[in-house]
Amino acid sequence: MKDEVFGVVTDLTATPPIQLIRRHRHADRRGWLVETYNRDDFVELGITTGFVRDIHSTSQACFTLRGLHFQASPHAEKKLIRCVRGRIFDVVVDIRKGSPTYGKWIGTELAEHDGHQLYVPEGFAHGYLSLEPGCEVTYKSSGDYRPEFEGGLAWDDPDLGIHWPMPEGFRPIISERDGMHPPFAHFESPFEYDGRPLALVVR
Ligand SMILES: Cc1cn([C@H]2C[C@H](O)[C@@H](COP(=O)(O)OP(=O)(O)O[C@H]3O[C@@H](C)C(=O)[C@@H](O)[C@H]3O)O2)c(=O)[nH]c1=O
Repeated sequence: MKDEVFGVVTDLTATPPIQLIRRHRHADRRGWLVETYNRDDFVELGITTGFVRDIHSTSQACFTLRGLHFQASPHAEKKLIRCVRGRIFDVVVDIRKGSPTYGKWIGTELAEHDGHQLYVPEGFAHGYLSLEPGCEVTYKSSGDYRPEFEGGLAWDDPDLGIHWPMPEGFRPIISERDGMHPPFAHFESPFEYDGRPLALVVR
């Protein structure tokens, strides 16, 4: 492994948990076709997840923010996220207790024009910000929707210090629930560190 504990790594000998997956688009004069998910290809990347749901959501206004969310065990979810219209800034926060990068975050843009997908396993809070009006996001989830197991963190917590790409002082559009999450200082995570570094592998 490389020395840095988080960032983008290209050494794939020890697969970090978070992966940016770029699938080949087969282009011809009609347009293009891509297999957004292929079980055998994903198993080769170490992703053996059996997904059970597909979710599709739209955010009307630019700078609409959803998050930061997770479901606790035994209903923790693995997610495979893709922006199918517009562009989003997608963020994961390490909430594995005992992790050397506990509370650190990784953010990456996902866009319609490139179709990149982000694989986010358990142990991370997740959120995203729309960067254009009318963004649409679709994601696969490995677990049932169990709102009673849902938890969240304040998207704007200074202890997390997430650099959301918005104009200075701009207040994003958020849900009522997302305005009520606890601050990081009062947060008791249900997840434990599994030894894998916080890093983004680009595939
Ligand atoms: C998340 C979710 C919501 N719902 C319903 C509940 C509610 O009436 C409506 C909107 O729910 P929410 O406000 O929780 O939706 P939203 O804020 O978009 O929640 C999502 O945020 C992103 C960042 C994630 O990571 C997702 O896992 C999920 O938590 O949709 C489902 O039926 N299934 C689901 O999986």
